[in-house]
Amino acid sequence: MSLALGCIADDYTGASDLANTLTRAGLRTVQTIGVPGPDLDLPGIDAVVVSLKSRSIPADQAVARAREADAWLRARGAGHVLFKVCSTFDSTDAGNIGPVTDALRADAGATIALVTPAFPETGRTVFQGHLFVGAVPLHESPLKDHPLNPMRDSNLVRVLARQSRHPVGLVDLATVAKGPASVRARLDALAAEGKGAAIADAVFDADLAVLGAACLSDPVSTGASGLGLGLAQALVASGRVQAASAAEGLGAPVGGPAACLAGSCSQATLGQIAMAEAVMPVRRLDPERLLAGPEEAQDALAWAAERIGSGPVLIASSASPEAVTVLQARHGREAAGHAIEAALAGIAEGLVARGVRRLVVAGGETSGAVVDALGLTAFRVGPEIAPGVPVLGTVRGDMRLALKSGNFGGPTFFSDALALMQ
Ligand SMILES: Nc1ncnc2c1ncn2[C@@H]1O[C@H](COP(=O)(O)OP(=O)(O)OP(=O)(O)O)[C@@H](O)[C@H]1O
Ligand SMILES: O=C(O)[C@@H](O)C(=O)CO
Repeated sequence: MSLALGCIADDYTGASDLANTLTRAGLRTVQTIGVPGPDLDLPGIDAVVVSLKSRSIPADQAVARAREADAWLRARGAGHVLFKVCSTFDSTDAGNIGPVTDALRADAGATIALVTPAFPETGRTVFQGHLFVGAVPLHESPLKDHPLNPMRDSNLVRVLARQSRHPVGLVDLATVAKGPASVRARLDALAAEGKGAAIADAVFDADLAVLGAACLSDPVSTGASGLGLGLAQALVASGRVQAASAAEGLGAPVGGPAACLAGSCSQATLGQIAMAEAVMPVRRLDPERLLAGPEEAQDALAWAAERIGSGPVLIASSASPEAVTVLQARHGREAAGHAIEAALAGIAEGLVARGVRRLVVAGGETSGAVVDALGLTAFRVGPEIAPGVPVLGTVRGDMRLALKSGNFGGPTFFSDALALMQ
């Protein structure tokens, strides 16, 4: 196995998003859960996306896990490693985007790392270093109410600098518009000034292709799936990768009962749950009771067991920002979040024990908890359900999953996903 591209994602849905994007761009891609063991052989694979659940853990732990993944990828031929973060730059001033980028760059002996979360097809653009979500700057978007990482500053040069040991520069859109050589010259100039990272503007997909071409020769970059797209395009254009026709099939259908779990409290997910109520049984968990003991989860499993033989069900802890705030005030943001993740993961185990083989999960942290609880290690990438969300097939071939980022997917996402997860 000699990888053309190595990727380290800070959460599982983000990893799926990137794996989907790379597959669409022609790279034969596998998403692993955690750092694989030494014996995982993946012949004919161009890219591996190592999924970590490190977005909201202490920075030193995130750095250690990323460095372990980086070593595994480079030992298998990866000359460039992309640290994949959220397209809305989900993080706090304590990290983890800055500390991980600093560490990977130091390990690789790189002078600077290009950083951009831009992903225009999902409405994420960067201009003069400011991140926009659709038509509004980040700090005016729903991400300002994120339960774990509320984003209240749109200026990413400032945000990243607060997390990093080194100064941060800017590659502005006018430079990007002049092409890869102009971007390369700007990066080299910033490195000469002592900058360790540079936020790069990108407003259109063409800008991503320029950035990918400009930074592929560096050993490290940091970004969202948009930068992954640019890197993949550069690999195909350079001849390093012969583009695969379409995503190779996931093999025979798995069939069996299906279920959906939602821990995301994003506006998009709340709307998707409401739409699902018209087409499948939906159980909305009582978060206070969920935190109080096992009874709420046990009752939800009993409810599901009575229904999954007739069709898919949806179980959600998701709530409005106001309700989330009240619960967090009582129990603590981190404590409430992680306890609910664990409860949903336990419900997922119970559903699989009752025969569920097709599982849709909404939320990055929630997906991480579920996949870890199920002990899943690697996925092949199948058809795209919605931008950023593919069907995943376990390498063992016995399950189909969809791990949905909270903000992704259209109003009928849950039924759209189940229709493709055979
Ligand atoms: N009713 C609730 N009250 C408070 N917190 C909740 C509630 N339901 C879920 N949570 C927590 O909110 C957090 C949601 O994070 P998660 O990453 O799963 O979704 P997301 O942020 O919308 O998705 P993404 O990270 O992909 O953008 C989790 O920690 C989850 O446990
Ligand atoms: O980039 C995104 O927005 C998503 O892939 C994500 O990070 C989900 O957590």
